[in-house]
Amino acid sequence: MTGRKLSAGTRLVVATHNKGKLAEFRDLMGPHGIELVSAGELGLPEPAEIGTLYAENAAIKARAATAATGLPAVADDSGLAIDALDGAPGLFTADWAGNPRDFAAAMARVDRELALRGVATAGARAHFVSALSLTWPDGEEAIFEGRVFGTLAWPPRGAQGFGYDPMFVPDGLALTFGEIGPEAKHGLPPHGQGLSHRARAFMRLAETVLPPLQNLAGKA
Ligand SMILES: O=P(O)(O)OP(=O)(O)OP(=O)(O)OC[C@H]1O[C@@H](n2cnc3c(O)ncnc32)[C@H](O)[C@@H]1O
Ligand SMILES: [Mg+2]
Repeated sequence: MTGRKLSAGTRLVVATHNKGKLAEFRDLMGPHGIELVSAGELGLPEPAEIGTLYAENAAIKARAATAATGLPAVADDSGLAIDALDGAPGLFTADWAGNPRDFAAAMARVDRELALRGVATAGARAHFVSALSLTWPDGEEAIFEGRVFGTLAWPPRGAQGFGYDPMFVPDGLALTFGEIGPEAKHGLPPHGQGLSHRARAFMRLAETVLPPLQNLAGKA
């Protein structure tokens, strides 16, 4: 890393078409004074996610947004890895929801695949991974990763969050990501603990490339 930072007031493209992720990015970035615009809002095409690592797919999405707009971009590539399924769905977590996306069906497939292996879904070990790629118009790039470990719940519980949130219980809690709400899922210190995979990756990104929060209050 070069120590380069995004400055307050910078326009940053969030290279996602996922509204749940976008809402989390707005919560996470908002306090830093970065102006966010999403790839979905700009009508940018979705690039093919052909990488073999989360970090590669995140970079593919961020690079495409920077190339199309001339602006710095951030993208998330994420997934749910289930130990008893040898890490599946992993990079294919979105694909398991089909097209158009149906996460009730995706979660039912997780339950079916575990049953085929004689494993109870409730209590099965799993973790979420998030890779965040940040790209600058001159080609500089940075990658940040975060993960959260936990167990699966069955049947799914809770209507908050998105994707597979209703079937994931982070270690240390008894509630699913669908039940705990945004502040508990990805709120940052001092109010939250940066629990989710995306919040953890974001904390690394913030330390490295965002301006310190106190500078925004006019104290610096
Ligand atoms: O590629 P973009 O446009 O960002 O949006 P996407 O939904 O296709 O996102 P991914 O390719 O990164 O696929 C990640 C999948 O993992 C799921 N996922 C990722 N983070 C999650 C979270 O915090 N809670 C629940 N599900 C999550 C999500 O719903 C997707 O199905
Ligand atoms: Mg995707």
